[in-house]
This record gives sequence, structure tokens and C-alpha cells, in this order.
Amino acid sequence: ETQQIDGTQKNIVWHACPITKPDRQELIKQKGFVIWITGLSGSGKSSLACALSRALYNLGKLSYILDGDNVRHGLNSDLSFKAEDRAENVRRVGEVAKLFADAGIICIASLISPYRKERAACRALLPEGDFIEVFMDVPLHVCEARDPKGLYKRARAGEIKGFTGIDDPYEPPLNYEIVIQNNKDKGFSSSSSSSSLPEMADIVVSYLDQNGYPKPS
Ligand SMILES: Nc1ncnc2c1ncn2[C@@H]1O[C@H](COP(=O)(O)OS(=O)(=O)O)[C@@H](OP(=O)(O)O)[C@H]1O
Ligand SMILES: Nc1ncnc2c1ncn2[C@@H]1O[C@H](COP(=O)(O)OP(=O)(O)O)[C@@H](O)[C@H]1O
Repeated sequence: ETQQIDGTQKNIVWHACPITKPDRQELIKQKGFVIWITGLSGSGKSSLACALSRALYNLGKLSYILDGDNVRHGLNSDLSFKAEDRAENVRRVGEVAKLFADAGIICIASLISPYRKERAACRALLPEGDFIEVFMDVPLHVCEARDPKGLYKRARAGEIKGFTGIDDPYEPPLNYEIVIQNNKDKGFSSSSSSSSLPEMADIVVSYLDQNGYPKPS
């Protein structure tokens, strides 16, 4: 089981440096915080992350995406999809996201992050307001109909065990800041209950605008 390292136990002491987060934020004229996108496989997390990163770039704001799929190629390549490894995956991404925010960068974390407990722990790493949870509220049947990687098909056929939504749990957030709804399996047209790709990014950018982000603190 993963253990939190207690500094006093390990004889390690925090070393403070004179240049701090406010200094870095002032230097690059923006605020560092975390946008955490959670949802089923195929719900549009990566699409939103990329569209949002582009929208922020166009506004002159530096962001960086931590995508579950990508991080599992490197930092988290030792982790499987069993519950404790998913928890560790989320914990590590949460810690890295915190470092990015501390650097003054807008960190967009995009991973299934299926468990409430671990998402709450990531939220707790950051100051109030600096963790914006975006819930991709897309029904399983829509994600399954999209199935861009053919993984749902393989999970239904029993070739992949413990697939989120099929035979592994997804705990929808109860305390998210933003919800993106989408019940369309094909195309990007919008309706009252569905957001197109540019609309998804707009929803987040509008939230940021209305809540005083992404400006220097
Ligand atoms: N068993 C199982 N369950 C769910 N997903 C699986 C599984 N095996 C492989 N994949 C692929 O891995 C991507 C999810 O990785 P994450 O790091 O986001 O998952 S988690 O947060 O640790 O639960 C996920 O990518 P996305 O579709 O982008 O979500 C899948 O492509
Ligand atoms: N707003 C949307 N409307 C319709 N299809 C979408 C939308 N957003 C994403 N998609 C499609 O859904 C599929 C899964 O998107 P992706 O961003 O890879 O999801 P995830 O990262 O959650 O697995 C892709 O084929 C993508 O083109």
C-alpha cells in the first residue's frame, strides 16, 4: 500500500527558496492552478484538454496537459489498472499538477480518476479555489458507441478485465465546479444537453473568466 512520507520520520526538512509562487506568477503574468477533468473513457477528456489548452494559448496563457494515457507511457508506466494502481496514478498526477501550479502554470489533468477519495485528496493538496473539477457527464452508452480505440468492445468480449464502467467502478463527482454534458455519439453538433468541442472549451473559459481566472493573484 502507498504510504505518505512523513518528513519527520524520514529525517527530511522542507527547504524554502526566496523566489516563491507569487514571484513566478508575477513574472509570467498569470496564475497557476489545476483544472482536473474526470470521466469515463471516451467521454471527451483529452479532446477538451487539447481544446482548452489551445483556447488558453490564444489568450496568452501557458498551460500544460497531464493526460492519463500519456503519463502512463512514462512517469506512471509501472502502474496497472487495478484499484491500488489507479489510486497511485491519480496521487502522482495530483502531486505533479500541484508542482505545475506552483510553477505558475495552468495544469490541465485529464484522466479517468474513477474514485472520489483520490480526487478529493488531490483537491486537498491545493489552496481553496485552485482545483477546478470538470465532470464529463457522458452516459456510458454514448462512450461505448464512440469507442474510438475499440476498448469497450474488447472489454465486453472479456479480453480486457476491469474496464471502467463495464466491470470496474466510476464514482461520479458530487462536488464539481463544472459539468460538461454530452449525449451524442457521433459528430460535434450541439443541443441543450450536448456540447460541441469548441463549446466544451468555451464553458471552461467562461467559468475561469467569471471567477477571476486566469489572472495573476
Ligand atoms: N481497464 C481499463 N480501464 C479504463 N481505461 C483503460 C483500461 N485499460 C486501458 N485503458 C486505457 O487507459 C486510459 C485511462 O487511463 P487513466 O490513467 O486515465 O485511468 S485511471 O485514472 O488510472 O483510472 C483510457 O484512456 P481514455 O479513453 O483516454 O480515458 C483507456 O484508453
Ligand atoms: N463534444 C463532443 N461531441 C462528440 N464527440 C466527441 C466530443 N468530444 C469528444 N468526442 C469524440 O469522442 C471520442 C473520445 O474522445 P476523447 O477526447 O479521446 O475522450 P477520453 O479522453 O475521455 O477518452 C473521440 O472520438 C472524440 O472525437
